[in-house]
Amino acid sequence: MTIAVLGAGAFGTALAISLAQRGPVLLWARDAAQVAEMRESRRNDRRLPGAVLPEVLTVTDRIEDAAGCDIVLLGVPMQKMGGFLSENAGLLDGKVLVSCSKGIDLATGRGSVALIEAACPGALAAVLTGPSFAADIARGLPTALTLACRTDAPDLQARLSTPTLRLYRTTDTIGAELGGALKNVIAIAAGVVIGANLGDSARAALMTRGFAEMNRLAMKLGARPETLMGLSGFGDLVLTCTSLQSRNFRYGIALGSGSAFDPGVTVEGAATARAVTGLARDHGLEMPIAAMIAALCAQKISVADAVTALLSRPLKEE
Ligand SMILES: NC(=O)C1=CN([C@@H]2O[C@H](COP(=O)(O)OP(=O)(O)OC[C@H]3O[C@@H](n4cnc5c(N)ncnc54)[C@H](O)[C@@H]3O)[C@@H](O)[C@H]2O)C=CC1
Ligand SMILES: O=C(CO)COP(=O)(O)O
Repeated sequence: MTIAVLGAGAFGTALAISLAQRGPVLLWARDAAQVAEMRESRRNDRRLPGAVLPEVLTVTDRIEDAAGCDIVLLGVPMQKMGGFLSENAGLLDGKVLVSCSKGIDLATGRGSVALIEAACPGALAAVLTGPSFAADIARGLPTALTLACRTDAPDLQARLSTPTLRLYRTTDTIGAELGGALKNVIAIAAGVVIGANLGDSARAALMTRGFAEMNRLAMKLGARPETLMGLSGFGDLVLTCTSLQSRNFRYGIALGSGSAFDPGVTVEGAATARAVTGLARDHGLEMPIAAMIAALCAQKISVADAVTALLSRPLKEE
């Protein structure tokens, strides 16, 4: 077994299913009861209903089993990543660690590559990100993603590509992870616009100004413009701001329409909006949309006040 996926959420499970087209894959979940269910049913009905686990996919609750794998994909939610890496550094250091999570760690303001490098200095850190819903990947629908690694990694690109999962590679880890993190914040904002019945024109304006914000922070932190224009930035922004499959977008709709939202659903953009406002402050940048989303998620402002505040900002050049 050479590839392990740690975290049997929707995305980890979908990637494991896709990678199993090429050979044996190990999928680890921390919850023994969930593992027993998945082994019995050959499904992951808790997180990815409907998808069938191929026979070459082994499900385990023994994280030590990943020790025999040289490539390890990390599919735990971003706000759990730092703790997860420190707890398991002894096992993970020295491996190729590919983060599949999108977000900025609230505790440190870091992305997943920096978290990996801090906890596992002997590992090779990479990021897999881009426009892709877990359900689409699991169904074998065509999907294209960005694989970012500071060291050019054509071998890793080849190992993680499947007939339906097409990977493009880059060495710009900062741009790739910021694109994936920030688009979730803008997707919540797009959902608010739709939920509050402000219209498709307003959503297009919001996405465009949101993309300007994404670029502003990413360039300040050393990203390359072409990365933000690619799959991990523009591509994922478009997908997430326009599809009801997106949890961030649906959460925004609930905020905008004043409806309830299941707190058990993973919505990475909420914590990332808070982390982004901290980074923007530290770097002297204006990120008004991210600031409004952080305030809305924290129930510090009403939707009506957020809209008024954004529309009454000083007129300026595009
Ligand atoms: N679902 C999707 O379509 C996509 C998700 N992603 C990203 O993948 C990451 C994971 O998201 P999903 O798989 O969708 O989430 P999910 O909500 O389906 O599952 C999260 C999983 O993480 C596990 N988990 C939570 N804390 C943990 C910990 N401390 N240690 C070990 N496992 C832990 C949970 O038990 C659960 O199985 C997120 O950063 C998300 O942005 C990226 C692209 C697509
Ligand atoms: O990142 C995703 C699609 O590329 C998944 O988006 P959500 O987390 O909003 O569902």
